[in-house]
Amino acid sequence: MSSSRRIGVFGGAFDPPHNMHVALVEAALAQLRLDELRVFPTGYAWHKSRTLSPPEHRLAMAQLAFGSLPGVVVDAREIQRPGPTYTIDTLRELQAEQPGAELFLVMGADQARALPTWHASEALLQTAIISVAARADSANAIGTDGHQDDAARAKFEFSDLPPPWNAGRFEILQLPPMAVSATDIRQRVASSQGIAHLVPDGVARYIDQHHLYRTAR
Ligand SMILES: Nc1ncnc2c1ncn2[C@@H]1O[C@H](COP(=O)(O)OP(=O)(O)OP(=O)(O)O)[C@@H](O)[C@H]1O
Ligand SMILES: O=C(O)c1ccc[n+]([C@@H]2O[C@H](COP(=O)([O-])O)[C@@H](O)[C@H]2O)c1
Repeated sequence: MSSSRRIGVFGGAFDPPHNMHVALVEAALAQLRLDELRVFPTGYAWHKSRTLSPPEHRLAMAQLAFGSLPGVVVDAREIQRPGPTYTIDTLRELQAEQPGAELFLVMGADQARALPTWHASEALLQTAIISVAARADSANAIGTDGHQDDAARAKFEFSDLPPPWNAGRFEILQLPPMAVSATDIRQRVASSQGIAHLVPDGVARYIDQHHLYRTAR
């Protein structure tokens, strides 16, 4: 008997990608027993107030961060699609391309809490299993490696979401929370602080070579 293919979907601005993004991808591949995980750098992030760095830089950094992980494909379609980036469009395209596949939408707890605000969010619940990692609060960070103790973990309960979202299909990803954000990394670069412990080596080199984030945004 053949079982359906299990495909992970992980989208983000990746401005820049950081170590927690990589840890999330690795945890999702293993814990959700994925056949493949696709990483989608966002095109136009309608839900963010800041303008993102040019897509070619974010795509290149995503390739450096994730491209060599077995089972991972960096997919440029959200960058190529005109108009606002809606995750439902990507999920529907994948469904059409791989009929019968089981889709797992991977995200941090901040995005899971915001799910009701997403475009066609009720349809999202029908289309994918929402797979969530706790997000640590960077204001409570301890240690230079960005790790926190359990007490500082961001709490996320699916039952906190209003109906009908609390009835969606959810999975929790188990991994140590890390108080790292792309915002912190951009600010650190702008103030000449090191980021080597927060991003993959190739990403740190790319940021340096392309003079990214030298002014705070
Ligand atoms: N430290 C973290 N812990 C858990 N999930 C995270 C963490 N950082 C990012 N994510 C998740 O990764 C996905 C992509 O995030 P994104 O590229 O916006 O990074 P970010 O660090 O949140 O960026 P920014 O600070 O610019 O908003 C989202 O689902 C987000 O919830
Ligand atoms: O589809 C939507 O309406 C929607 C609303 C908010 C966020 N998303 C997606 O969620 C992913 C993570 O968002 P962010 O802001 O943490 O980079 C990214 O792929 C976004 O395109 C999608």
